[in-house]
Amino acid sequence: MLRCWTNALTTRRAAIGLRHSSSDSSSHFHNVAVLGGGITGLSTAYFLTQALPTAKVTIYEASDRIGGWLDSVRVPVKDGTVIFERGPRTLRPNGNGVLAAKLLQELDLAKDGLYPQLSSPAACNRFLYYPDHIVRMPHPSFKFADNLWSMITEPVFKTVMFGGITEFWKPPRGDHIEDESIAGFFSRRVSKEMVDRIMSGVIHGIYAGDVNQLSAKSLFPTQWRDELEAGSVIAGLAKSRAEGMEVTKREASFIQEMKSYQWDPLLKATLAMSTVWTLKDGLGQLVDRLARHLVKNGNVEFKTSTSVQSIALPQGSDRIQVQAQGSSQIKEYTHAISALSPAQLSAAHKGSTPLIPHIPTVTVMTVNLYYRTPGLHPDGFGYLIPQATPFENNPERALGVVFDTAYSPGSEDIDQSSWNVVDRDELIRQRDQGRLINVNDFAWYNMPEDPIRQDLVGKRGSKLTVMLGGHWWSEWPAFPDQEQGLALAKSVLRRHLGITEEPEAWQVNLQRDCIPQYTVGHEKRLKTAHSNISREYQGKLRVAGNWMSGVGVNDCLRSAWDVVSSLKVNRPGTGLEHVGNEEYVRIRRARPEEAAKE
Ligand SMILES: C=Cc1c2[nH]c(c1C)Cc1[nH]c(c(CCC(=O)O)c1C)Cc1[nH]c(c(C)c1CCC(=O)O)Cc1[nH]c(c(C)c1C=C)C2
Repeated sequence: MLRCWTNALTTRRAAIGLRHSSSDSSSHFHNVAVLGGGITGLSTAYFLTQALPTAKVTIYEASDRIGGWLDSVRVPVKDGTVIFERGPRTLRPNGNGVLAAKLLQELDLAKDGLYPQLSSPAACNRFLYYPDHIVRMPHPSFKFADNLWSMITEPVFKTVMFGGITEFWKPPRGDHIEDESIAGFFSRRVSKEMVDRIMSGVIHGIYAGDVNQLSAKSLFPTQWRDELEAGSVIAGLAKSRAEGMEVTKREASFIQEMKSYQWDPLLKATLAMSTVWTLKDGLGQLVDRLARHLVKNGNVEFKTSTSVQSIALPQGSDRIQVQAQGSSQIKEYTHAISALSPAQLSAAHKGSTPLIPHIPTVTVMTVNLYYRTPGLHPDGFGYLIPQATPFENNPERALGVVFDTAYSPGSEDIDQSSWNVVDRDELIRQRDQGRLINVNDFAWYNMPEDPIRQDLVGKRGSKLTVMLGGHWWSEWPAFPDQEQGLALAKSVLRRHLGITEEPEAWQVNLQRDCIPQYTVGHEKRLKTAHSNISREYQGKLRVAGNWMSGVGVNDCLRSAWDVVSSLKVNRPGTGLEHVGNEEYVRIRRARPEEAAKE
């Protein structure tokens, strides 16, 4: 969808008078090259146009489509169409998610949003597959007795209660330890069984990575600090409950800045009670709208199908040079912001030593499947497969399965007979007062118009995504092809969920090197990257993306926001200047209901 659209860019660009020629930096203080047209690059350009409205921005994207792995496709099925997501499918509204919410509001997308509620099965029912069956994770909304029974009887929870309670008395690590794997840290603090059976599954669902290699210091910074400063993770947790959460000063001022933003009260109320959100045409709609918005801005130029061959800051010059692959022309910019991967950026920097130390990545295969029969999976978000699940129960090396049906409404959800409030006038009155419209498991922002859906079919079947690979496939000599990928996914679903039906529609996507791995020593590597970039580029090159402070879409938006904020005030930096250098303060966080009222 996006590819077709970007092909039309050239025509549109001509129509609205965007220039292709070399930039005249003298008339603009800021003439910025944004390297990479994924969500990080696009949001960087967007925030730049807001922070520095006269800046000229050029986006370089190697591919003929923009958006990176945020990629939604509408596929035909027998009685309509359904959305398949190749990459991320939902976003959380909390934390860095506030920036995506800002985009929702400013790009007029809120009315196209789907908002599963905190009370919905998608929020409450999360599962693990261990050792040979699906187990529902305990949740505060379930009966205490049910949670307790599951904790006592399910092998997946063996040692969790005892390990958790005794964590308080376990001695803290020696302060000479600079970093440790997640497995090492939590095995010491809680138990090895908990790591192998639970934590490794959760880590699969976020990083598709190996708990034995990923860094506790980088990925669990609060717990890492609490162990030394409060004596245990539990003591740290208790202290933050009593005295407020410890956050970096940078974070505290970001929260303050976001609080003072003029929020649409209805959107705020809706998001405060939502677990995640997505859009009616999938998350690809966000990049599509962002790109369309940028195209309309006369100061933004897109260079698609244009990969960056080299970047350089010649001695004595205050202009950074960018040369595109296959072009003899060198373009000059006041600044460049790289949204490329560390490997791509290091390749473009033609120095004798790598600009950024090697940061490993993993490749994930996502297989989307749509079945005619409804209810083929349990009601809930999906399940994760931990490393301890015996090989014979997961020879395909799947990481988990997402139940896509759960987070977007089907025809039964828009059927008014199942709503808790059916008086339309009352709903409109509530909406006009900026109140949340919550009639079942979903909130409807777009009332009084008809509720919206992703899947436009008469009666919806079952939609799932099987996630395969990640660190498991790092040692494999070759990745499976489409046919093999489909066979692997079907085999997982047959064994785990008993699905034998043939899918009505499917799609196999190999996302190469999509998730950077923050392995032990990651912080040190980022510090090296910071000193190399600042030495070689004197503040003219800055970096953003999923390899520095979180791998999610929300984290990409945040790194884009941070890099633009520092450029706006002309603070020297690289985008990595804060790494290992933070000061902390305690703040009290509002609960969701309070936040909605605030
Ligand atoms: C599509 C593959 C991805 C895997 N991890 C990520 C992606 C994009 C990044 C990611 N996933 C989650 C988070 C936590 C924060 C959040 O936004 O919720 C991050 C940073 C959680 C998550 N995991 C899965 C889903 C559907 C979500 C919600 C966000 C999203 O849509 O990605 C399922 C899942 N993701 C991956 C695997 C292996 C997996 C398995 C069921 C890898």
